[in-house]
Amino acid sequence: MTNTQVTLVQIDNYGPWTVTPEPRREADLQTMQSRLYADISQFVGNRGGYVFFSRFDNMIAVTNGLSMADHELLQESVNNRYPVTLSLGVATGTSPVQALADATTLVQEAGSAQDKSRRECLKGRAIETAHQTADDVQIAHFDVINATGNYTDELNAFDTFIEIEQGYAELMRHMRTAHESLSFFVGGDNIIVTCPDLTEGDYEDAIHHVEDAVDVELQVGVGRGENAHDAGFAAKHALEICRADGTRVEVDW
Ligand SMILES: Nc1nc2c(ncn2[C@@H]2O[C@H](COP(=O)(O)OP(=O)(O)OP(=O)(O)O)[C@@H](O)[C@H]2O)c(=O)[nH]1
Repeated sequence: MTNTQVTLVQIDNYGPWTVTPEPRREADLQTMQSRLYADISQFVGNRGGYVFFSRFDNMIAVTNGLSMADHELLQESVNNRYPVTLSLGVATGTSPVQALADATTLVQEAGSAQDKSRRECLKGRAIETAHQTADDVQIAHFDVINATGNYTDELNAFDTFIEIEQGYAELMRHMRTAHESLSFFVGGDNIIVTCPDLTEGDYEDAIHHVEDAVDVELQVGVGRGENAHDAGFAAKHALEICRADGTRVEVDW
């Protein structure tokens, strides 16, 4: 059974900072946000986790394998190198949506995202090493079938972007409401989803739902593992089987 550890990463008091003492240059904010994301991705990724940029001021991570001490080190390291600090909430559950909801509540209870006195709060609990199992994390890696031939090489770049985003929006809503799963656009035509224990049929339904709603054709590889990297890597290999064999859903178990 899955036991997903989710971390909410929230930049402290970021809104006011972006306009103090006057609005900061947008390109500088974009540069800082993307460097911060890159650094967090490297830190979390080196320990087997995944982090998704989501809104940049709020990032969502699958952190199975990271201890609370690891989280504390991330906060310290960011504080030493960036003009902003991070608050972190950590929670675990069979449902990724519920785990994220719990992690969010922990941060919200510590204070508002725009509270000057809430800095570097670290709340919650990590899974103890002894309790980790090989099916704690289930990751689905979706991609648009032949995005290059159907969109990238055919439409202008913005119309391609609209098509891909439509597919993403429909999938993320369906996976959130029907399957307690969190979906994230990761670039190109790829969407990575952290899921509870779903069946092959659930993934088939999701693909058909998106196709019926917005006419975007998806394929998906699914993997399990002790952490996000292991599950996600198995999912990528499963997706390669879809690409080679023309199947729509491949699960790695
Ligand atoms: N983040 C991420 N992006 C990927 C990955 N694989 C492909 N992409 C992105 O997706 C884009 C399209 O590549 P593909 O998905 O291989 O191409 P396609 O035309 O859809 O072909 P098929 O997937 O074989 O149907 C690439 O330009 C990348 O931006 C991946 O594993 N992770």
